[in-house]
This record gives sequence, C-alpha cells and structure tokens, in this order.
Amino acid sequence: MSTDKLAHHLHLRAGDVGRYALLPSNPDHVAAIAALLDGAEFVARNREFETWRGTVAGEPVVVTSTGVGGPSTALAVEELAALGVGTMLRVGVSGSMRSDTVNGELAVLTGAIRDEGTTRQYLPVEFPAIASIDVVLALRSAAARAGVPYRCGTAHTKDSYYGEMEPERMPLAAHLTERFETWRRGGAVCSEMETAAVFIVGAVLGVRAGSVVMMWSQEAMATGAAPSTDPLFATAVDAIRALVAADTRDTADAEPAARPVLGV
Ligand SMILES: O=P(O)(O)O[C@H]1O[C@H](CO)[C@@H](O)[C@H]1O
Ligand SMILES: O=c1cc[nH]c(=O)[nH]1
Repeated sequence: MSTDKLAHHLHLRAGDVGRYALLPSNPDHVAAIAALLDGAEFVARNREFETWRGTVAGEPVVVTSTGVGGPSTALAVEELAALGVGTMLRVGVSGSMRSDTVNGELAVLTGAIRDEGTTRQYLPVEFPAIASIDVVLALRSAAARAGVPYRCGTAHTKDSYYGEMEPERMPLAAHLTERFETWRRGGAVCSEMETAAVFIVGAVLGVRAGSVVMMWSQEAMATGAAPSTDPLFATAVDAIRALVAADTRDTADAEPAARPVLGV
C-alpha cells in the first residue's frame, strides 16, 4: 500500500496519523477515549472503522475502532502500520474466566490463546501471541497509578461470542465446553475477540503491541450489571503518555553529544 493513498478500509492517509494508536473494537468508544487526549478531533469513518486524533505531549495519537473480531482488527493493524504507526494498544471489554474477578477489574494482557481463524493465515498456531514487554509494563504501572483492581494474564481470543456465552446451544457443545475449561485450567483470565489479531499481526509487521481490557465479572454477566469503562480508558491513555515520554527520552539520549567548540 502506498502511504500517500487513502487506506482502503480506514480511509486515512499517512498525514492523518502519528506513531501511536489506541484500538477499541467498539466505534462508540472512540470519541470518549479521544476526549482524554489533548485537542481531540474527528478524522474519518468508513464501515466499522472510526478514527479520532489528539496529542500527548505534542505527539499525535489516533484512536481507531477495529470492529468485532480478528478479520477487521487485522485490517486496522495492517493499514495503520502501513501508514507509519509503530505502537498499538487494544482497549476493550471482556468476560472474566475467573470466579474471583471484581466487576470492572482490568486485565493487562500478556498473551492470547489463538482460538480464532485470522491469525492462522499469518503464522502457524505454535507461534505464541504475546504482547510487547514495553506496553505491558506501561499498562501495569498505569493501572497501579489509577488505583483500580487489575491483574495481568492471558486472554482467550475466539471468533464466536455465542459459542462462549451459550455453548450448550451449539452442535459442538461438548467440544466448546471442554476447550473453555482447558483454557480456564491453564490460567486464562478472560475471553474476548481481538487481542490475538493485534499481537500476531503486530508481530509480523514489527509493531509494538499491547492490550488492556475491562472484565465483566461472572456474576455481572449473569445479571447484566454493566461496569464502567472510565478506568479502562484512563489507564490506556495514561500508558500511552508513559510510552511517549519514554520514547522521547530515549530519542534525546540517542542524539550525538554537542561537539566541543574548539575555536580558531
Ligand atoms: O466490547 P469490545 O471491546 O468490542 O470487546 C468484546 O465485545 C465484543 C463482543 O460483544 C467483542 O468485540 C469482544 O472482544
Ligand atoms: O464474555 C464476554 C464479554 C464480552 N465480550 C466477549 O467476547 N465475551
């Protein structure tokens, strides 16, 4: 893809983006996340992909919705990477797989189970879907600063929402239930639908990728008591601020020392 052209799905050009992107899947979350940046403005919308842009310490940061699931998320990661974005952070919602989760607790995702189809068209399933350590550490510190309940761990990324929520309805009921219990016994913390694509497509394209999700507790999933997304959005934007600050310091440190003036 030539970078001066309009990206086919996102309808963005290289000049629309900087080096950092926040990636909610839900288009309804984009403006609310962007409002936490400086000078937020709407940039473009096409299909499920809505983009707003703001700045952090003068550095442009875009917020782009990926839509639900691996295929549209892979499109967003591909097109943003081609336009020059090098750090991408999924900001999403998930269902807890643990009985001790507080409703609304955050999960800083260190890896994802690739129980979906998109990433198998990039790398064989033996290749792990893991986050960039820089992004994990920035998110963990941001969650601690926010003073909200959080944990770090592995997500289950799947293609079928109802296969997770109502497996008994599916012809593959026994298979789905057994696999879900297998992921749970392996320590997976939550189930969602995009993180594996962000990690695997990010890895293939050399993008620094991370993911933070808010978890519905198991009880809240049964009762429908919706948790707030405010701590999630604040933590994600705070992590991006920390990454921008660290990158700015690294760039300054890498600049050659000023030459001594020797006089004539
Ligand atoms: O609420 P978001 O962030 O979209 O995330 C979760 O909710 C959707 C399913 O309802 C999937 O996209 C899943 O990953
Ligand atoms: O359980 C859940 C909740 C939100 N999104 C999912 O994919 N699963």
